[in-house]
Amino acid sequence: MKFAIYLPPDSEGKKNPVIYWLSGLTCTEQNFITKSGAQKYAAEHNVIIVCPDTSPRCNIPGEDESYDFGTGAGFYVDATVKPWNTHYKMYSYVTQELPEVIHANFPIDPEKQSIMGHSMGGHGALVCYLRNPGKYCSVSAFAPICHPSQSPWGRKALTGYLGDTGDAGIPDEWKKYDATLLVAKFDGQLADILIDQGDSDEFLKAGQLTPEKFVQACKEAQVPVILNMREGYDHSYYYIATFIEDHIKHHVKYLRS
Ligand SMILES: N[C@@H](CCC(=O)N[C@@H](CSC=O)C(=O)NCC(=O)O)C(=O)O
Repeated sequence: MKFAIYLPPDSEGKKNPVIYWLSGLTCTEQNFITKSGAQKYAAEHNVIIVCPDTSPRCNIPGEDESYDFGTGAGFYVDATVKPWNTHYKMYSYVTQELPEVIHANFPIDPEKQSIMGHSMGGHGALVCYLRNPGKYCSVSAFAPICHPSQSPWGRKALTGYLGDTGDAGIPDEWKKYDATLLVAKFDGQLADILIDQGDSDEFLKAGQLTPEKFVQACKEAQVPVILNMREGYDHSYYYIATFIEDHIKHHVKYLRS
């Protein structure tokens, strides 16, 4: 697995906080570092940024057949269905294996880590945060897939990696990876969850993202959430580049407190 890491200028002999960035469908570890412009702000605030790839790339037959399943589309779950369950363990990779590699090799303060992401990666960031109270100081997401068990992208991925729904409602295995369902059980620290969403996003209009359902679930669970609707913005990295400074500042507030 490849990952990208940005180290700020003052990393010599000093441990800094880290923010994990989870990218969306079709991405590699390169998209964020080439398109977001985040390095300027990470340098200003002395934070490290780590960007994993979005799936294993291991030549499973059928892995490259579609843009929203298999290669570039690991969906941050631990697959249980063959043949994906041998390698597609992106949830464990992001929450355990990769942080261990980072801590062993880079000047990280392991008590100071946060997580953010985009679209499929926004879903991943919310799930990692909500399932691991205390592990991350804060979370934020751009245009996340908030309720994957009810979204076409999500249903395809959860069916393929975790198995079919059958007739018995949402399977328990799916519920582990649905932020809108997880938030009801969240009993972690009460940092504001930051969500950004462009109102001209084609995938918002297609019902893939449903931030309103996540916000409603947060209200019911009394989990603080900020939803910034951005007039005229779409789903692209131009939009991410416009607002990434806000997200880094949001994380720094909690990482440095
Ligand atoms: N039409 C696109 C579909 C894929 C796409 O839009 N990918 C987004 C993430 S969508 C949700 O996870 C993305 O980040 N793309 C990479 C980029 O650099 O913009 C296609 O055909 O790729």
